[in-house]
Amino acid sequence: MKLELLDQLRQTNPVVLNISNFVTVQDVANGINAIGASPIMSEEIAETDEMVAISSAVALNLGAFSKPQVAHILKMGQSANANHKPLVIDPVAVGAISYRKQVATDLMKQFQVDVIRGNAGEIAALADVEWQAKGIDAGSGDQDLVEIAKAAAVKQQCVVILSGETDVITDGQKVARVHNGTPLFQLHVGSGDMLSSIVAAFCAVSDGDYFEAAQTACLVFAATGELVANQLKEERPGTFAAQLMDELHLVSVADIEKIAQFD
Ligand SMILES: Nc1ncnc2c1ncn2[C@@H]1O[C@H](COP(=O)(O)OP(=O)(O)OP(=O)(O)O)[C@@H](O)[C@H]1O
Ligand SMILES: Cc1ncsc1CCO
Ligand SMILES: [Mg+2]
Repeated sequence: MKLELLDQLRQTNPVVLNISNFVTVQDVANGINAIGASPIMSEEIAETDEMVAISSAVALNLGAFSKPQVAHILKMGQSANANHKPLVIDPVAVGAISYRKQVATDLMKQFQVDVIRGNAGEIAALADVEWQAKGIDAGSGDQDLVEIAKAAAVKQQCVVILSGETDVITDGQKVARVHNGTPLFQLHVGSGDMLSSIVAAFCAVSDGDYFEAAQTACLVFAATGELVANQLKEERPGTFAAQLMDELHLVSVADIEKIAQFD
């Protein structure tokens, strides 16, 4: 865990390039901005190389793509590799829709991702583990989450984040777990998308240690949500979302250290 990365991120203000989904794009842009990085979104394949060149990390969200967008995602992943920019992918709903799993796995044969961030249903699908995913949600299953995450990391040769009540972060060998968080995240669609792009922002200042960047991003995001939840008397998804944005901007390393729970 390297919480100093949060201060480095704010000092550097790295540009994070995203292909987002149309559902959560605004949250993702503001989440990146609030924590101290600089978001830019793209929908035009012709600008890909120039976009990647000015960026310090790339996040590809597979939340709602059309065929032309798959070509764009492919080009951006390949350009990120060619330009040595860290590459994060969020394989939304690959556990529920077989077409999506096919597209995601085909894409990952054609570029090398550095970090995959998904919930249990998504990571289990990529690991070919039996699981009942439910739409964009994690769903249910009884296999061990650490083993699922490790299997996906070995398969794709990258760092995997399996997020949920406990976030599991692994490179296939080393494993870290973040126990912070709040169930309120599940009441705000796009919490996961925000996390994936914030992971990219931490990768941008990580000097190539994406396992450490992924752990730190998970701790910062989950602990920030927990700090907000601690201030709310009842479940208020709208208030939570607004205050999460505030707290991503205000939270300090010291605030996080006070409540951090990881191993
Ligand atoms: N039950 C829970 N308790 C605590 N924290 C949680 C819980 N569920 C999710 N989180 C936290 O919510 C954040 C988003 O992760 P989640 O696994 O919900 O993503 P997701 O399913 O892809 O979400 P989305 O559908 O919004 O994209 C992470 O920081 C995770 O730690
Ligand atoms: C609800 C939804 N549908 C496709 S993407 C998305 C947002 C969560 O990623
Ligand atoms: Mg998601």
